[in-house]
Amino acid sequence: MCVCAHTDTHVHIAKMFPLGDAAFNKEALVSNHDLLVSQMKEQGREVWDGAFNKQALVSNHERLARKVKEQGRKVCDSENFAVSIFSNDALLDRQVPVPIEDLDPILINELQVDFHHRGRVLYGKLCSEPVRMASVLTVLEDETGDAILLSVYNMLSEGDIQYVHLLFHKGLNVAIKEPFLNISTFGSLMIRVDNPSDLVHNPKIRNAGRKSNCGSSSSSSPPSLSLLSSSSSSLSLLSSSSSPSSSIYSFPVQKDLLVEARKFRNQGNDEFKRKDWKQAIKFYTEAVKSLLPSGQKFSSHPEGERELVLCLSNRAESRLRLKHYEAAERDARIALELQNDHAKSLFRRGKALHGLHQYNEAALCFQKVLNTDDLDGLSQSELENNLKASKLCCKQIRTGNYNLLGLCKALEAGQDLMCGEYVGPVEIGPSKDNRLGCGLRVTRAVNPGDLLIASRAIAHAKLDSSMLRGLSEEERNLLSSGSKSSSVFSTVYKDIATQVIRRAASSDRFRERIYSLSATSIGASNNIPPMSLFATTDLDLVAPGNSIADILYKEDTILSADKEEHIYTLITNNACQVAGGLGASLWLIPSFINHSCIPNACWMRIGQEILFVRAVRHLVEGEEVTISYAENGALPLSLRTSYLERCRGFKCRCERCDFEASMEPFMKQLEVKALDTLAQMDTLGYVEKRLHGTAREAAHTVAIEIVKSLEWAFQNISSFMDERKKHWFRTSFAAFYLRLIDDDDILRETIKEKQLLEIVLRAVQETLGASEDVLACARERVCLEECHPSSREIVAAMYGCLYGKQSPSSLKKLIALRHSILEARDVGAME
Ligand SMILES: C[S@@+](CC[C@H](N)C(=O)[O-])C[C@H]1O[C@@H](n2cnc3c(N)ncnc32)[C@H](O)[C@@H]1O
Repeated sequence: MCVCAHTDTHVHIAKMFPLGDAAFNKEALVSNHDLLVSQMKEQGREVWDGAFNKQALVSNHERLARKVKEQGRKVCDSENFAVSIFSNDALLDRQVPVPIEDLDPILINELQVDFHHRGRVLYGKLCSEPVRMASVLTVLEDETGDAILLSVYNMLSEGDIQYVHLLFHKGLNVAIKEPFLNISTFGSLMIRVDNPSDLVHNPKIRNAGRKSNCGSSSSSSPPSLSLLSSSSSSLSLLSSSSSPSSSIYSFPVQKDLLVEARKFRNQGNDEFKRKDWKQAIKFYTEAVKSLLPSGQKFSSHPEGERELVLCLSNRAESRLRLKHYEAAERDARIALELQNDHAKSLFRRGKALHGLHQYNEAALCFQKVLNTDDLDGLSQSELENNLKASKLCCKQIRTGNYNLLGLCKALEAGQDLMCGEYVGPVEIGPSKDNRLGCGLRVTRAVNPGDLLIASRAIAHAKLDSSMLRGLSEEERNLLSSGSKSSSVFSTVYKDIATQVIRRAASSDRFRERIYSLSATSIGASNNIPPMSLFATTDLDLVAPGNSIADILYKEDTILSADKEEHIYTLITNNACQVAGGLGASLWLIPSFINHSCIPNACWMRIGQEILFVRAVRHLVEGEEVTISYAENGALPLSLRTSYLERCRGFKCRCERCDFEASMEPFMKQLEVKALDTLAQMDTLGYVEKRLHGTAREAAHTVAIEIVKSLEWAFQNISSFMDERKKHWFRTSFAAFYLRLIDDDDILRETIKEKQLLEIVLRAVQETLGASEDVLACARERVCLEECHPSSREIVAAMYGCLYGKQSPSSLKKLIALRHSILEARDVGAME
């Protein structure tokens, strides 16, 4: 039966349940219902259409909640609650053993009255606070924005009753297995759940992982994460109108258990002081467990709640130290549900939210602590700094404007880098090269220099310099070549894997995100993770199972050896080598960008954590974003190939590589010649710039020789190439040119005559868009007066792509600072 044709059902049901025959609070229920009816009439709509009107349902539901509260009545005590008069034993016994993944999604407006929708599942979000009556009553919204009353019966466990507000908090994502649509006693449509285990909290978003079949956005897909966002719940926690929680959350605890809990908490505190955060978490978890042993009843103890707040709050701090932001936020959030003005929990929740890129909510937390009289020992200036940082990040992600010079200076000074996570007009989709699996594409047209992403690494590691001592010659060579197979370097990946595995164990949400990365050496998977999987508003929800105990002493998931191995593989596939090849960092969304030797975007890294991706060309809507993984893309095929194979484990198949491969062995000869020349010049001491007299002249002769050879080659073979290919060809030797022309008067003359610098720079611009490394080499030359103005224009355009819009004075300072940072990186790599 379709909802639009409910008039008959209405009459039928009205006979069964005369309007106003409300079981618990006739007055409140009737007046709510009357209001709904009059609202619908005012809107000139059929009453039954209005049954799905979210606004009307929520406001009615809230009125009901207020009325119940005003009357000051305890809605139901645990006995009545457990033995609901509506309980339907036959339904209660009915289990839905089918895993949720095997059920077909259904929407509210597809439900039929008095019908069990076997094989179906309804995904949605709770959009009102629950009211405890004979059942738990709340309002559910589906992905289309339709809403409906939801009534959950038979919440049998003591803990569940006490924590109804946690289990059914506004914003919670739920799925209802095999939903049953019913008419309530006051005549409204409602979904009736008799077996609480049919209501799945925080369901896994289908199609999110790489292993599932995903990519479809058909109406049968579950709701997007934006719909399921729990930001409203986070705000409700902070609103000053939230009622003192003790009446709802006071829970029973025995005195001796309280003593035991304190003992565990103190042990946790000792481990915390020793900076063993992992061990501290274990003790705090033990403390929580002793306060809430499952399945037993205890007499009430007022200090129990306070103790639980401290344990959870301390556990949140330990998790913050490990950067397990999801789990830290979850702990602090539950602590705040218990005591909404607990300063340390607010502070910790703020820090966790900041780590989860929810800067606005983080700022609200810090502000709320600052507004209180008692800071509970927290430092005012630390709070103010945190507030400032969150506000700054809010501004950055709203405007896309970042003070790059300030960030680079902070890096130099070893300070924290205040940089908000920005996701611009991009989404994950299938790569245009179907061999590569996923790629990132733009959702609208963009211009050169437009910011696409500003991202913080989720994990990074670097080789300890002590490890470099005593290495064999062979290992040193492997390491300096950035090889993935270097056993020393593999410690960097292992370090990253340890960080990622621990965080993945502590959070279901983070685990899903990590598993969405590709672990295959060539992206064979066609599964495309939705961008909503990375929505920052989506918090780890507090109800992974059906029992409140699960929520409160949820222990980290133990990942199997296979899963750990899988994570290690995907790290080696996605982490970028940084810090002069001695370290690596893993970013999330940027991991979906494929490599190209003719990229249309570039990245600029600040330290090991911050990454900016900007367009280097005009991109049309839907165009795939590519970058050059190679630090220096201005090298010939064989050097690029060996870098990508060694450091990233794949062979590039872009057009430029194919073209150069077709030019073998000619290209190879030139390359060998160029490399030999550089080696000769190195022997002569040319590169160190310490040549004088005849030695200097000899070096010049060699340098001029190779420049001449290259030029001869271009003239003789480029006639059959189109313009693009000519640029690619010259770019492959640009690094040689730039080294040769650096600081050499005679070469300068040769080059000036031919305006070779401009030609080389133009080729690089056409091929790579922009390259910081190439610009660093050309910088000195370009600054010289005699440099052709068009060379300077090319350089300025490239800097515009790399750094976005900058004022002339900050650009000048930024270039100088970046140059010294890059030099230090190279020196660091050589040491
Ligand atoms: C960071 S991921 C890029 C996203 C990946 N395609 C996916 O499906 O998630 C890097 C992996 O993509 C593949 N890849 C990226 N660019 C490539 C290219 N130009 N040629 C061949 N493989 C490439 C390689 O397997 C590489 O290890």
